[in-house]
Amino acid sequence: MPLGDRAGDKSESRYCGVETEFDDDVPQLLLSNLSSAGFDFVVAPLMDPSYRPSLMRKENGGSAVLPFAGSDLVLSPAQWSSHVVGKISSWIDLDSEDEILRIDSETTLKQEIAWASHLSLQACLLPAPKGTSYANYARCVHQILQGLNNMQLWLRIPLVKVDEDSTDVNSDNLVDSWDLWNSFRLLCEHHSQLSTAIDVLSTLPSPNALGRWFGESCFLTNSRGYPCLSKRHQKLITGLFNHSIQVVLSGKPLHNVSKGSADLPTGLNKNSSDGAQSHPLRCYLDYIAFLYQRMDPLPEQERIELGYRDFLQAPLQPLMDNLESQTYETFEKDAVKYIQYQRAIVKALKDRVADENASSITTVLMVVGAGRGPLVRAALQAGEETGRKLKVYAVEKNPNAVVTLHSLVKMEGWERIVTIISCDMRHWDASEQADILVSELLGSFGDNELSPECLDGAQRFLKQDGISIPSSYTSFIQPITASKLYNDVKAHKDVSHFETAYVVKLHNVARLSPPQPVFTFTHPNWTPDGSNQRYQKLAFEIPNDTGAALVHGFAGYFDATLYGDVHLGIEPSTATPNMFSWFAIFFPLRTPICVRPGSPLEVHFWRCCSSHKVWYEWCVTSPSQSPLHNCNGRSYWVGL
Ligand SMILES: C[S@@+](CC[C@H](N)C(=O)[O-])C[C@H]1O[C@@H](n2cnc3c(N)ncnc32)[C@H](O)[C@@H]1O
Repeated sequence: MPLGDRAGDKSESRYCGVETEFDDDVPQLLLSNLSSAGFDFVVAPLMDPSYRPSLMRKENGGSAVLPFAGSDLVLSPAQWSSHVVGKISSWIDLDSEDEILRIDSETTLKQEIAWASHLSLQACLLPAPKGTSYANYARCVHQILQGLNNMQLWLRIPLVKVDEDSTDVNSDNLVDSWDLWNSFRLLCEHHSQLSTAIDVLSTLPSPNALGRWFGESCFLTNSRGYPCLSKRHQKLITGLFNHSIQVVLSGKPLHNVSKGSADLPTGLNKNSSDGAQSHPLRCYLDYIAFLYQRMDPLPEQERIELGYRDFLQAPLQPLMDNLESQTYETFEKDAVKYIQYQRAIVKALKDRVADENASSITTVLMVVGAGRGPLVRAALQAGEETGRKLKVYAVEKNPNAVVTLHSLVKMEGWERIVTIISCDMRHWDASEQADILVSELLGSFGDNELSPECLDGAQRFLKQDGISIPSSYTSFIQPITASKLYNDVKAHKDVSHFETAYVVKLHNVARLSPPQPVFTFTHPNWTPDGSNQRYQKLAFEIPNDTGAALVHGFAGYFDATLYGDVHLGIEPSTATPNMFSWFAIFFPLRTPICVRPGSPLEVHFWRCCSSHKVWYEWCVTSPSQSPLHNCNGRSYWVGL
């Protein structure tokens, strides 16, 4: 029974599990934990914990076929796969000095995983590595992953962080949990079926250290649940709910809460039916359900965009390709974008024509890249708002959009004010010069849809003192941990996908350091031979309390100054609220780079141009060296 209804949330985090002891009566185990107690699944050992292959072999006179588990027939396949997560025996220690234990562990791990696959379980929980050495454990898991069906493996990791400057004498024995997870998955080559189950303990690492986990696909185990968690724990749990994690409660109850958990507001019990309190962890489940239900519903726009979260898309190429009708329709729904443009045009018109000249001077305004006409409408509304007279040209190179433009102009009765030019702005031979040039040729990374090249071509017909809206735009990047994106790129099994930029609604990512500006373009640009090639070297610092972090690539954004103080953009610290026309861009790295506080991440970005294409190249030179990505635009480029 899910934790509750939260408008718009269809993620896995609605389901809550419970860790149980071994019970060879599995139907009874489900009955006592699911139906009557309200959990959605159990994390249960699949084998008797006293089982040891070496002992069985002795008892069986060396027989290889061992009765290590009960029958699969006790549950239906659907029950096995929906309600049981296999808990791999916690005694296994694949890096033990004791050879018998080590070999027993390896055999058991393989047998249990094979059995869980046979049962079609969705996942198995692997015990945390025992010490600081886990190479053999990782090697076996890696081996298993090579032949695994769809089952996921969740490596249990206790959530601890060792401070870099810790003076704790015992800290030598402690391993930072994120470091442990990171090196284990590196050994397993970032396999997409290996993720982590974090054991949340009573003390928590710093917020920055915790932030690193948001870039993982993770699963949460709460080993010491309290009916009321600290504010930081609550924030962590709700933050993780937002990243589709699942909670599993485990451990012994520490509270003797009578029926109807006292700390909860009335009506928030997950299941108020009789017998609900019979489960010893019931009050903790109610508390988790309370935290879940208390979260704000997803805003309407977030709900629409759920399907796009962490989904890689090829960036648009509006210059080389002709956009489709539905793409224009999506643009046109973004009222905020056009409100910003209208505000900018209003300011420009007022600066251009003084109030006393409003009725005598006509401003020539050209919308270049007019699409189906929303900026033409914004311009005419700005004219009306300011009482300024306008003559408008709508220049568009997509003949299909021009058809719509014509019918719009006719329908609105704009024929005397608006002239439609079906032409590439770089080649139009204009009969007069513009006072104001309005365009929206911006990509998620600002210049990546070739606004600089198009506007350089168009400024021939802008008066020397004319205004360009936008007047400038800047791209930004920041390093991110993004396991899912990295794995999705890797799944293509070629270099070219690692040398391509993707448009993506970033969700399960950890942003490791604030974004920094990369390239700026200003319009009009009257400098002779003003080149649009750019090079930028940046150094990012990882905050001290984050600990080590893995960089899978860079998130890219833009901010544009339309006119004066009117701006529009997606750089997170200044992003235009409620504007949804642009997702971020993602530049992957072929090999993830581990960065530690105190050693900056040095990154280089180039914007390169030739006669027929523009492309980016990028690399990292510190703390370690990456290859140069996308040399000569061999994998990804934008056509001129
Ligand atoms: C991002 S869309 C914006 C469309 C419209 N202004 C809007 O806001 O819905 C960019 C438009 O510019 C057009 N475009 C791109 N490069 C152009 C060029 N060189 N000359 C004329 N139109 C161009 C594209 O066909 C597309 O319709």
